[in-house]
Amino acid sequence: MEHTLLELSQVGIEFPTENGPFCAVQDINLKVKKGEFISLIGHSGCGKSTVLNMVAGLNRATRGGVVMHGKEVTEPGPERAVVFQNHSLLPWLTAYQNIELAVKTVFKSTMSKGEMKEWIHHNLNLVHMTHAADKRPSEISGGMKQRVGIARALAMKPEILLMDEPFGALDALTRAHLQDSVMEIQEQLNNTIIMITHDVDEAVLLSDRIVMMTNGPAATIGEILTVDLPRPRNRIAMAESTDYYQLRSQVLSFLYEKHSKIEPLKKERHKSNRPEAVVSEAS
Ligand SMILES: Nc1ncnc2c1ncn2[C@@H]1O[C@H](COP(=O)(O)OP(=O)(O)OP(=O)(O)O)[C@@H](O)[C@H]1O
Repeated sequence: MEHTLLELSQVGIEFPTENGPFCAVQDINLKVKKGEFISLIGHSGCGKSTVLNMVAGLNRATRGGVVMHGKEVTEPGPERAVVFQNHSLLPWLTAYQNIELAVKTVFKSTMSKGEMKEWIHHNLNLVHMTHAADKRPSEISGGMKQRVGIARALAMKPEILLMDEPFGALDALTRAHLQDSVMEIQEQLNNTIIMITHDVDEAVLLSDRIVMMTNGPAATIGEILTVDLPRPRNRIAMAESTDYYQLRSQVLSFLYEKHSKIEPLKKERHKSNRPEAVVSEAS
C-alpha cells in the first residue's frame, strides 16, 4: 500500500424528490490507498450504493467531490470497474465473448487480436472459469456468472474495483468459494477494492478497513475499523482467532447497539437472541 489513490472529501448528495430535496448522505471523508480492500457496511437504505455510485461516476455529488489521481470523478470510466449483485452479463454472448466485449472497448488500440485472446483466457483462468469459456449465462450457475462478471471487470485492468454486494445473491457455500477467490486474486494483483456488504463475517475476512455508516437520511461514516489480521487469511483459522471475534463484535456493536435500526418490539426479541451477523432488511 503506497499513496492515496482515491479521496472523498466532504461528499454529500441531495436527490430531488416530490417532497423536495432528499439528503441521502453527507460529509463523507475517506482516503483509499492503492492496494487497500475497503468494505462499506450499514443498515439497508443508509446510502452505501449511493456512495459507491459516486465513486463509479454514476451519481454526481452535490457537495464536495470524489478525486482520483488529483482529478475529479464526473463520469464512469474503465479505471473504476463495477461488479453488481446480479452479474449483468449479456445473455446472448458466451462467457468469453462477454469479457471480450469489455476488453475490446478498453484495449482495441493497444492490444493485438492475439494479445486480447490471451488476456481474456488469463482472466477466465484467474476466476477458475476456463472450462466454461464457451457457455452462455443461462447455461452456468449463479456463482459461475458472478465469477465471469468479476473476470470481465478485472480484464479492464481497473485501478479500482467497485463491488456492490457481489455475493449477495449466492448460497453460503458458493459465497465462501468466491470470497476465497477474491482474496486469492487480490493477493496476486494487489487490486484496490471497495465492496458493499451486509455480511459482517465477509467484511472482517476480506477487508483492510471496514467503513461503517450511520443510518440515513443524511447518513455519514460513523466509524472506520482497521482489520489488521495477517494475510493470507483462512476462514478456518479465523474461526479460532480471538482477534477475529473482537473485530466482528466491534462491527456488531456499531450496527446493533450504537446505530441500531431495530424497532422496539423486534429489539426485545433481539435481546434474547444472539445478534445476527447479517444485516437484513428486517433489522
Ligand atoms: N435517485 C434517487 N432519488 C431519490 N432518492 C434516492 C435515489 N437513490 C437513492 N435514494 C435514497 O437514498 C437513500 C440511500 O439509498 P442507497 O441505495 O444508497 O442505500 P443502501 O445503503 O445501498 O441500501 P441497501 O443496503 O438496501 O442496498 C435511500 O433512502 C434511497 O431511497
